Amino acid sequence: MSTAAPTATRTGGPWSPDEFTGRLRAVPAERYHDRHPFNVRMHEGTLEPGELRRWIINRFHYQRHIPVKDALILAKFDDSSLRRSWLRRIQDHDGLVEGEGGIERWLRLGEAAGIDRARLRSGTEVLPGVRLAVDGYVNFCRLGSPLEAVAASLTELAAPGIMRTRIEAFELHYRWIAADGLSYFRDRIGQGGRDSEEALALVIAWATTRREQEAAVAALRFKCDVLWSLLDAIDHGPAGERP
Ligand SMILES: O=C(O)c1cc(C(=O)O)c2c(n1)C(=O)C(=O)c1cc(C(=O)O)[nH]c1-2
Repeated sequence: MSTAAPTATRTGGPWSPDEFTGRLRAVPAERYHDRHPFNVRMHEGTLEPGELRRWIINRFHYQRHIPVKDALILAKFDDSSLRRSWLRRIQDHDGLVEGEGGIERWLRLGEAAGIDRARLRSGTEVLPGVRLAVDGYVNFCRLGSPLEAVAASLTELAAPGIMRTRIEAFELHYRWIAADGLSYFRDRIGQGGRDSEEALALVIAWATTRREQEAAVAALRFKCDVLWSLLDAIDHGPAGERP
């Protein structure tokens, strides 16, 4: 983040807001985890029930760490209105009261798929590669600049689209999962769209030099790698078991 006037760097002057926006949007367009072979199989409807349960269990590890990384980002902001708007993300996941919020809805997704909440909460089946990918994302936001941490969340520019496809795929191919288990995905369409547009506006306002713009693009590429590694680990499965 810089309040200084744009300065030419070794790599050139800053991109225009339109060009910068285009470069940011191009990252998930090219590297988002919707292209990962495991996600492709999920949406084609060819995952075995055990594979889908493995995904739900391991993605829960990601879900429960999202409000933790958002709290780390929140702590970097020195502005009340910014903190207030970012706080909403934590509330979306944790709810305002017990029994609400995205984490609760993910627990219900687990139950709809035959995984009881104690099993999901225990975390005992979380794969090592998933732990590393999630740690990588949380630590990136802990240690990075506010600009990098907010830019990393911009994978969500692509999230509403993947949620819509996923709902259709689950309704068509995985009817053994009760329909009300899909409420997490339904709620995320609006939340992800709103969050990503808000984050995009912040990143465009804060990154005023080419160096900062490139750091934002790099943060977004890193986040795509996090999501990709997570699916690599899930696809590979537990030691000794190949899907
Ligand atoms: O299922 C998905 O494909 C998907 C992707 C992403 C994403 O792009 O990071 C998020 C989510 N879901 C999600 O549910 C969520 O709450 C979320 C928060 C964030 C973030 O980086 O702050 N990404 C995502």
